[in-house]
Amino acid sequence: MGASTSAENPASVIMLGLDGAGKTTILKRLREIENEDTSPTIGIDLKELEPIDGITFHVFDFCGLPKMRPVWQSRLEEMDLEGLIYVVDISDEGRIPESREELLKVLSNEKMIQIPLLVIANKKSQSMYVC
Ligand SMILES: Nc1nc2c(ncn2[C@@H]2O[C@H](COP(=O)(O)OP(=O)(O)OP(=O)(O)O)[C@@H](O)[C@H]2O)c(=O)[nH]1
Ligand SMILES: [Mg+2]
Repeated sequence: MGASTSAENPASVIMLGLDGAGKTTILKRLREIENEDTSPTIGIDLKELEPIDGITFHVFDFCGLPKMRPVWQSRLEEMDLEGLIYVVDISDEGRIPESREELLKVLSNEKMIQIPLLVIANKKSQSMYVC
């Protein structure tokens, strides 16, 4: 975390993943919003999280549709980022190669070398816990 981040000086985190992966739903849970329907994100949505250890987080929730993915790259270039959260819908096995490819494109950006990455395997079904 950058030394300059604080309640007044927020840390910016970007949330990426394919359309429908569950980015906005996770963000709602982090903001303790329950039982509210989620619509596909149009463009980019900025949400502020309650401070954690004195640090306020600004989370940029992107639309995951193919037509918006070039925008991920251009915005990455402009932003002063503290972290990347990448969400994968692991219930949709057919789209995992597409998701992997998009993540690799993001990580191939030189800027991302220094940026902490959290990958969330989302939509894990109940039955998958039984082994
Ligand atoms: N079963 C299940 N459904 C989920 C889960 N997380 C999200 N969903 C559903 O998946 C759908 C898409 O979720 P969103 O949070 O809108 O997905 P998104 O990644 O923000 O999608 P875009 O904004 O289009 O890029 C919604 O109908 C959610 O209710 C999960 O953990 N389990
Ligand atoms: Mg969304």
